[in-house]
Amino acid sequence: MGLSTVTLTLPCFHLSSNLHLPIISSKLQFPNRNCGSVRIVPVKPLLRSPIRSSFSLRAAYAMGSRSETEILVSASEEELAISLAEYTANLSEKFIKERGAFSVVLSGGSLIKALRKLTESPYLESVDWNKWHVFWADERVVPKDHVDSNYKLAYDGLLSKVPILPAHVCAINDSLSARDAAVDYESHLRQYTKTGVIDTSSTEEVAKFDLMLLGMGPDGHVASLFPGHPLVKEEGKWVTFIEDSPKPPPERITLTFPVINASANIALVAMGAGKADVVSRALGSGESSDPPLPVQMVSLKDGKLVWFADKEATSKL
Ligand SMILES: O=C(O)[C@H](O)[C@@H](O)[C@H](O)[C@H](O)COP(=O)(O)O
Repeated sequence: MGLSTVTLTLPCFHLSSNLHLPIISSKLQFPNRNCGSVRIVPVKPLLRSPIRSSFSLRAAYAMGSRSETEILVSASEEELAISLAEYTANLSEKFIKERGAFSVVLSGGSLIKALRKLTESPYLESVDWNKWHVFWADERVVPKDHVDSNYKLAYDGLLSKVPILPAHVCAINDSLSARDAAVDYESHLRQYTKTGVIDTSSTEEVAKFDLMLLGMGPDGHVASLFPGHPLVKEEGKWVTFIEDSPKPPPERITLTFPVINASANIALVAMGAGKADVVSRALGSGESSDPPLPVQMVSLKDGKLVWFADKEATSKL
């Protein structure tokens, strides 16, 4: 059994007394059901974190995978955005130093707005944008200039505001059917793994993105993998399509769990009271969902998952 860590960062008002620690720990359900006993020890406040009101706890536990999970709870959406920008910029620097490129996967929804601080100083100047390669976790099958397009959302909110090279933006082909667009996107991803733009997981020959930025729906979906849908069980394809998405529009393409879970890093962003029930189901100590919600199936093989949540989203924990 290896030793993995879970770091919980919670606003200090949750941690005003040590008496609260056992309560917090007893309420948490750790992502790997096989984990051993949970040990929580206080660690010093985050040195570089702009979230000055936060403390950090480290829970170490034994389990079979080499993954790590961290839960950051911000006092506000503004603080979450600051923290997400710093985290993304730090990973960008690390991977560009290590491999000369940074492969980033975006989703739709509120995530793009949460990335807005990257378009401002100091990140606008300090990030090596030329080395970024941008992909999508999911896309709606609509033209790129359609109001529902995740490409348009990302372009308007992020890509048009930073000097990313247009040739490094790997959008989904909007002139194809859902089925063909999925095949086409997968073949592009496979090509990028051959040239080394995207890393490959050593164990399974699957694309290993440096950072995947995921939102989560109030029903626990991630990317376009919805609760109860057979696509959550896809094991072979890297990219697949859905024609009956419960969240409109119905036709989408999406990365599958084998690729999602091969990532080196995933940031899972959950904001607002509308996410409180699902955050509580995913991380709380209540009855575990059977089958698990898609968000509970995010389980990195050899990487680090960081939840970026705000106070409202964690209010039911
Ligand atoms: O295109 C999409 O619909 C998404 O990629 C989807 O997975 C989204 O990230 C979640 O639904 C969260 O969306 P919100 O953050 O807006 O709730």
